[in-house]
Amino acid sequence: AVSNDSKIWMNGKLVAKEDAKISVLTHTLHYGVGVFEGIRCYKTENGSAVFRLKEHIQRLLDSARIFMIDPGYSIDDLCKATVETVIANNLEECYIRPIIYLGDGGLGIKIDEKYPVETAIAAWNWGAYLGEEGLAKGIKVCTSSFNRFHVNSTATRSKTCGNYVASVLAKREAVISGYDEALFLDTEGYVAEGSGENVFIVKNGRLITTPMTSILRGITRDSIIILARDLGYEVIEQRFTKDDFYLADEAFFTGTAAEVTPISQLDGRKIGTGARGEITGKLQSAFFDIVKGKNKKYTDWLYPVK
Ligand SMILES: Cc1[nH+]cc(COP(=O)(O)O)c(CN[C@@H](CCC(=O)O)C(=O)O)c1O
Repeated sequence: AVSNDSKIWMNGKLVAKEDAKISVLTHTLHYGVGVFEGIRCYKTENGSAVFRLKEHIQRLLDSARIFMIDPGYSIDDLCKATVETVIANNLEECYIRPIIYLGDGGLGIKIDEKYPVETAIAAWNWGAYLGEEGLAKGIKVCTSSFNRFHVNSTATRSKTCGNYVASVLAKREAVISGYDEALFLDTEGYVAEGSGENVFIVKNGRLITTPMTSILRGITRDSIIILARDLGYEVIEQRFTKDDFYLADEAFFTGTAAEVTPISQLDGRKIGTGARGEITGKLQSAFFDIVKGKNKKYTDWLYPVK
């Protein structure tokens, strides 16, 4: 959680956490029209670096643009603000949460151009999202009774606050039933993604992942596709079903928070041997080498904190 002595960047100023308060009349609190990012900063041999910061800030601004919200900051402004926030909190490694939201300027479903657009950035230590054991041994997943949205049900390419109501419902349903994570199918029944992650399966040495249908265009998903192909694996973006998943040799989630988390079971079926798969293990350690600056080939993915 965010420590009490944390500094939060708000509209250009770093404020103490106890002063980072908003009105109960904040439009986004009522209607969920706000956009956010999840970004990670890692310790490397040459100091701390934020993983694919520009791509994340670009997606944040794209998410805002979909809702015709302009925060009035450029990519560079927000990259600098992110670095400032990490430094102000003396965090060598951390999870970073920028959010752009509509403030207290009026309520109602019709968004008025006059509504104040606010931007805030928080940073805190967030370890293994699905647990260290999950990273090592894999997690148990269930197919959710909720669908990932149809592309016309909401803005599926935007990381929109309100979209996460469905993720919270799915995750709660999974955890109450004794699972670690939920898997969304899309409205046609094909595998979409996790409540907060993209998903890959491995079959006969080949990686398969959901194409850009109704899922979030994950930056970790993109990184793993590039990395896997660089390592000589075939990666195809092709829709697949939950019983394809049951028959997979391996499976894993990707996400900024989840990193590369193996999936050991889906709906009670062991995936492969029920342990972290061999290719999953290779990709996971290659990913961690990259974010920690040990693989010079991917240096341009690391945005230095200085
Ligand atoms: C629905 C969804 N799909 C895919 C991803 C992976 O995207 P990327 O991080 O760019 O590889 C995330 C990130 N989920 C964020 C929020 C997690 C949370 O609990 O909050 C995250 O991983 O930071 C999603 O929320």
